[in-house]
Amino acid sequence: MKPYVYIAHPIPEHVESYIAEHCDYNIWNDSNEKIPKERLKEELKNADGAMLTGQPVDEELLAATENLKAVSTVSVGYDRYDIDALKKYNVYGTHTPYVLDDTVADLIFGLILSGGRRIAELHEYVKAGEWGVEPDSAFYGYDIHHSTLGIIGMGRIGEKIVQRARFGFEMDIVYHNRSRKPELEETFDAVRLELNELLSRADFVVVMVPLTDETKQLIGEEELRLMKSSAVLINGARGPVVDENALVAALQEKSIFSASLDVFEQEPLPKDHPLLDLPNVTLTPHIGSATQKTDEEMMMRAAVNMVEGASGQTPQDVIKEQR
Ligand SMILES: NC(=O)c1ccc[n+]([C@@H]2O[C@H](COP(=O)([O-])OP(=O)(O)OC[C@H]3O[C@@H](n4cnc5c(N)ncnc54)[C@H](O)[C@@H]3O)[C@@H](O)[C@H]2O)c1
Ligand SMILES: O=C(O)[C@H](O)CO
Repeated sequence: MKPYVYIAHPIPEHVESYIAEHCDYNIWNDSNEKIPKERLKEELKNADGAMLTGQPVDEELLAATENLKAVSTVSVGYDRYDIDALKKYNVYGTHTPYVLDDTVADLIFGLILSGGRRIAELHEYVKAGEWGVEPDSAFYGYDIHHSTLGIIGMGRIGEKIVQRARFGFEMDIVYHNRSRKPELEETFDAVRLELNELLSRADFVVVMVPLTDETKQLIGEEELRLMKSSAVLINGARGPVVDENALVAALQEKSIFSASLDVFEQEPLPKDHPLLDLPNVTLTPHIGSATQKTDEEMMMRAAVNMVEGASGQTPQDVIKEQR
């Protein structure tokens, strides 16, 4: 008998065909509405595996399952998993590392460029028909090349950003990470610093840590105050890693030059959010991995993880806390 799995969001046809070869399955096919939690609990009651993304996997959900062996998210970040609950119910949590690294690093570079050279701000200016006879200095930004890039969270994606920064833009690299990375230091002439020192030295500060109890609000009022008034903050990680109120205040006071954000405390960003009134921001709707090619690779990788787990194997991308 094939294992039974439930997929809580639409998936591409070829991914569905792969799942159909190995499992009996059902899918929530409505791309405009998330599956309600009560319905999800019912659907997972007899499932051996599940693919669900952007929804909490917590004690309440897991307690409602009888056979579940693996949950699979189509994302590398897995902050929606209650890891203690996964362990308690003997359910593997999986994610999709590696396949999105270059795509996310590309976007982060776009955010760096936009933040330094005011691309989003001046795009709005031109589109509003305001381009007149102002002096060149009205459009000055800051150079990216030969400046200092600080990465907070030097993991898989951080390394791809550094590659672009060092070899493309000849930037100096400083980083803050749990562990030292001697090979990376050698390859990219990178220097590991304490967080506060990185914040005061870097021209561009990229936040790329996972969201955990430890990293929640890692960048708050005090940390922002350490940054140069010419510095740009780029958050490509998760919204709650940065204290958004403190960031808005810093941008209003111009104690930092600008911020480029792909992630927010609340997504979608509320229509009355104060960030929307600021000129010195570049805002994107959580699109780090959003190319069709990468999205499909992530979907496939997540499907393989789910099928492996539902079939009683150890999935290839079990989260590190369960390895
Ligand atoms: N914007 C997007 O669309 C998008 C896309 C992909 C990933 N992300 C986010 O980026 C995160 C990083 O992805 P990754 O694949 O590079 O992960 P990774 O695990 O390879 O790297 C994270 C790094 O952060 C370090 N770290 C963790 N906690 C730390 C702390 N308290 N202080 C200092 N360093 C710490 C780890 O040691 C690791 O080196 C994901 O967890 C996800 O939340 C966002
Ligand atoms: O973590 C990830 O993979 C991205 O943020 C998409 O959710």
